[in-house]
Amino acid sequence: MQQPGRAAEIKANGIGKSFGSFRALDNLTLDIGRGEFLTLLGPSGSGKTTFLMILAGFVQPSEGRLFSDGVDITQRPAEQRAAGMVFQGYALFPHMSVEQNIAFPLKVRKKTATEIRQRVGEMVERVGLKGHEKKLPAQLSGGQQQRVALARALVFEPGVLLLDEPFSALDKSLRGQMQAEMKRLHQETGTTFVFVTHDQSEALALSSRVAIFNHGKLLQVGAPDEVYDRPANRFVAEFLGEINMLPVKGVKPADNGAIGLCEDRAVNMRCKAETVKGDALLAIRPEHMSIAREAAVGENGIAATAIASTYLGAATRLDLTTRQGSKVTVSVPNEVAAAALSKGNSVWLTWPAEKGFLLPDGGQ
Ligand SMILES: Nc1ncnc2c1ncn2[C@@H]1O[C@H](COP(=O)(O)OP(=O)(O)OP(=O)(O)O)[C@@H](O)[C@H]1O
Repeated sequence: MQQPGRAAEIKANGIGKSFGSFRALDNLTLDIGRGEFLTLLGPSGSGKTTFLMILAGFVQPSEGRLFSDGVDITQRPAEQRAAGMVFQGYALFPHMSVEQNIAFPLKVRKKTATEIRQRVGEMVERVGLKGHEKKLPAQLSGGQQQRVALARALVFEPGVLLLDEPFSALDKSLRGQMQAEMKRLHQETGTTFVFVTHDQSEALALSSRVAIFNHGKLLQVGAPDEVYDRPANRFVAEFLGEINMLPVKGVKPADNGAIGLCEDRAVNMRCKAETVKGDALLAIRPEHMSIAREAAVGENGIAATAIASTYLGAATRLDLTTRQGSKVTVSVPNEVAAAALSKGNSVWLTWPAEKGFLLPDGGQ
């Protein structure tokens, strides 16, 4: 997106995209920091690829402006943006060897033969393909082909690398390996990475920040622990992993958050100031709740009945129902689950105040 070797800083300002009467992206404003690893996360059809295509210059936005290092590039054609790209189905050249594929972007840029040889050699080593230089793509495994695609996208030192579900066709263990590889390449090159996925664990594991999309809208952007522990709304909370939702009444601001009544007991919770009012939902992840004999005065806790357990190996998933009929799931040590089910099934559920987060009731 700018001169080689320097990570780009991108600003999207009020970007919208309509296909006929269909709104694929709506009023998207997002800053992507220099050298950051930003993941665009959302369900199928939420607008992630459309935004990536707008960043690449393959799709023109219907509204809004796009800036790279402060320069308006909204109208700039794709070939002048020079973003590195690893897309689904953005295939290698089948008739070219590994080294010819990697050399291609440098040839297009009319680099000297000496420079090309040196840069291709470095890239081949960096992505672990030494010894495979003369092979054609058809002679490589799926993981090796993706390594060539990464090398080809990074060899000309683009300011930004755009990746659209590059590992979705790989099996689980190879996918894990490629994710680790991509993280290392990001650290080594210092380039800005914009990565699209609909896999929340992949997004949380890889990114410096995650941007969550639904129905063409950007719902929240933040560090992985921020979006996971303090989701802006119900959609984000549920999309990022299993979460318990309990109704709370009479919510009022309190020190460090809010206080309200959950199952007729006072509970403390974290919240955004604007969500403090009346009735709402308290969200708590299963791994943050514990089983106790009773809840101490001033401690967050509600009574519940254990109904069923599922052995997961390292832990047990316990399903419970509260007195007022909410369903709750917790992840607890195996022996705790067995004890909860054997003791007439009546237990207390407790959790630290900072792990309970208030959501506006209903969510999006
Ligand atoms: N060229 C087009 N013409 C019409 N509609 C389109 C076009 N491109 C995308 N869309 C629509 O825009 C919406 C967003 O698509 P997009 O590919 O950005 O979603 P996505 O979040 O990347 O989904 P996926 O994870 O399935 O790739 C979809 O409903 C899609 O059908």
